[in-house]
Amino acid sequence: MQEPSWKISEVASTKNLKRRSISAACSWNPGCSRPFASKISSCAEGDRVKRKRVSVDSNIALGTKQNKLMKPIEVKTMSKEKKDEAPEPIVPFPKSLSERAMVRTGISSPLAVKKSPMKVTSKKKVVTKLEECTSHASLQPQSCLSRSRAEKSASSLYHHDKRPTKSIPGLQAHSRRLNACRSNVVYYGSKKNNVPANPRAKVKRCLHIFKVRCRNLLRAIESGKKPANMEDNRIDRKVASIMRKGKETLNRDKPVVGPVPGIEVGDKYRYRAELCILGLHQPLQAGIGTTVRNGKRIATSVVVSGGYPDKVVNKDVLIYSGSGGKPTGKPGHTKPKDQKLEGGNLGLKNSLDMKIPVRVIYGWETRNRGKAMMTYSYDGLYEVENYWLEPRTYEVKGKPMAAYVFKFQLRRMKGQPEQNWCKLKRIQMSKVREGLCSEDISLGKEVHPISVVNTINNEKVPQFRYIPKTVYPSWYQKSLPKGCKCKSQCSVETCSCVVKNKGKISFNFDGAIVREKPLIYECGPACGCPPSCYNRVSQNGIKFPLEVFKTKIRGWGVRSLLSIPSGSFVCEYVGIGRPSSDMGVRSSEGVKEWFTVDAQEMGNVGRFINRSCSPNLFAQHVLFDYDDKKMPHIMFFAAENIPPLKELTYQYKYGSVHDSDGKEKVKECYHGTS
Ligand SMILES: C[S@@+](CC[C@H](N)C(=O)[O-])C[C@H]1O[C@@H](n2cnc3c(N)ncnc32)[C@H](O)[C@@H]1O
Repeated sequence: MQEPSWKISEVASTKNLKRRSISAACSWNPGCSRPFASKISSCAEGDRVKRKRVSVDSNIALGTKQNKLMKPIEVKTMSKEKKDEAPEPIVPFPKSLSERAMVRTGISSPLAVKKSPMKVTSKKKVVTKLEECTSHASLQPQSCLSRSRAEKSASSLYHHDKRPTKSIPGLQAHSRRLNACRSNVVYYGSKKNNVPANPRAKVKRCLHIFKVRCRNLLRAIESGKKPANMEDNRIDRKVASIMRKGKETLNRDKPVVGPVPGIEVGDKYRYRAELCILGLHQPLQAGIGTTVRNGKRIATSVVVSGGYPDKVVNKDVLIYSGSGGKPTGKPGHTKPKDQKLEGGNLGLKNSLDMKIPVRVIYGWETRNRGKAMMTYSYDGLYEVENYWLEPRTYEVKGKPMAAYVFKFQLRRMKGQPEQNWCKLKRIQMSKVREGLCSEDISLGKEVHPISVVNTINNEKVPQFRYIPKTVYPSWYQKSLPKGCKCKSQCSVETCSCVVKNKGKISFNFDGAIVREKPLIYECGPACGCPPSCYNRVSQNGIKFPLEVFKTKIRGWGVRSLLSIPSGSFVCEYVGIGRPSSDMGVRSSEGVKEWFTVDAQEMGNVGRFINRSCSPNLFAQHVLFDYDDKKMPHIMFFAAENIPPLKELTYQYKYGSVHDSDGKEKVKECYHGTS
């Protein structure tokens, strides 16, 4: 296996490398699957140090206090837990935020679907008599259709399970510990006011605040404390307005023209309000975002979400309809009006004249168990190439009525990353998958095949034995947990597993984690509840079509061929469960023995997941089939909505390691580019 592309810049002296440094080594590289020998050779000093670094480096330590990311189950934590084990008052099982928000806020798709697609015949100004106009507008952008189709087909390609995996923004991120995990973004600049200097980290932080505030507001409303000044139940909009007032939004004062720092092509969002708080698209409702430059109104962004008959000609060309003129049905506005060259329309025209790029965001409707939900995806920068007037027919009280509308032709600018949906389409269309090394590295051991792809070089995936579950030494006696006696779905009122979880079920009805905890007890084989119980999630295995792929600079990595909604279970970190003493790691702080998961010789797809300072996964300890806090399962969950083909990463927590001069050591980490 190749040497790592980064190295520890200095090796601490034996004297200075105390317990902290062991954990730091561990946390830097918990899942490394490099052979021991290569690690030993990479260590410069002290045999003892080498052994420690090597052994811990190679594995995820389950019981080390220092390995904070893994939320170790150490003695202190355990004893605390025991004290806390007296059940808290049982609270009603909450639905997911999104679900409740959907019900309460009435967020439904603005996409009214009409099937006949509009034909754009001319790019020049069209001067057609109104009565000649017969074109019927399509309200569903074709791109949206092809996009969702591409994803669906990818899903069918990989026999994607139909189990719902709806995104749950706003819930799973909110426990204190998860906050800690997520806020582990690297502070490249000043840590003043806790504001990260890295633009990507700023974006993540802003979205995180949004989610936390949504949840808090929802709680307040549920307990009858709806803010007096809140007229409707649009929690997302209310939170966006609170954040604007509290100056917690990004790029609000000076709207950004061109790329928004920290936002990448393919980023996905659930709410328009999220686009607004990030400054990706400022208006909450209007399709065209504008600002003023040199005294002229220019367009900064457009949202294509079906409100107007826009048309996607191909992956680079979009015909965008101007705004206004629609009959609203309100007094004085019952008939369609000709659009005027003002507001957003004027902005787009001026952007053409001034050659100013416009951000394009696509929104499309997806359905989950019959419920409508929107997904927005940033598609990149476009240039306005042309505009013209065109008649459009509206149906008013059953009668066709026509008015002129503006059409703007936008072309995607060159030099931007290819959109993921296009890549997916290409993958799906091609008979032979480019760079395919293995169709299923799990050799049928996982429900969904795990392909291996290398389009970078000729390297093959390293030799290891694929195991879907962690194996433990033969002498190790697993103790079965006491199961609940529920006959149907577990409920907070009656289930003894819920009591173990301190009165709360950590998952929502869609199988997304809503509460990160030091340890989650799922119902297990000893429980009376059915396999469909909401408290059985990560034990059901991988649900997404994962793929191992060769990255440019981080060796092999893992990605999904489908979007992963925030909070979804992704995979377990599997390997050989070894007592830490076997690994040359001494117990500390009264811990007699704990287990580490060694994925070097045997493991699953989890062994290929790389680290990032801005991860999109987090690790959660889970117990269900045995009752030993020293060796919980390490389960990865999505910390955010993850677009297809985006590399999956988690944070190998880097504790503070100091050199002999007491200076904190810094290690290079490559992320951002695959
Ligand atoms: C758990 S393995 C991940 C799979 C690994 N990339 C491979 O090719 O097998 C951890 C190793 O990947 C590499 N790695 C992981 N994240 C990295 C990052 N952000 N930058 C550079 N190297 C990284 C390091 O060599 C590390 O020891």
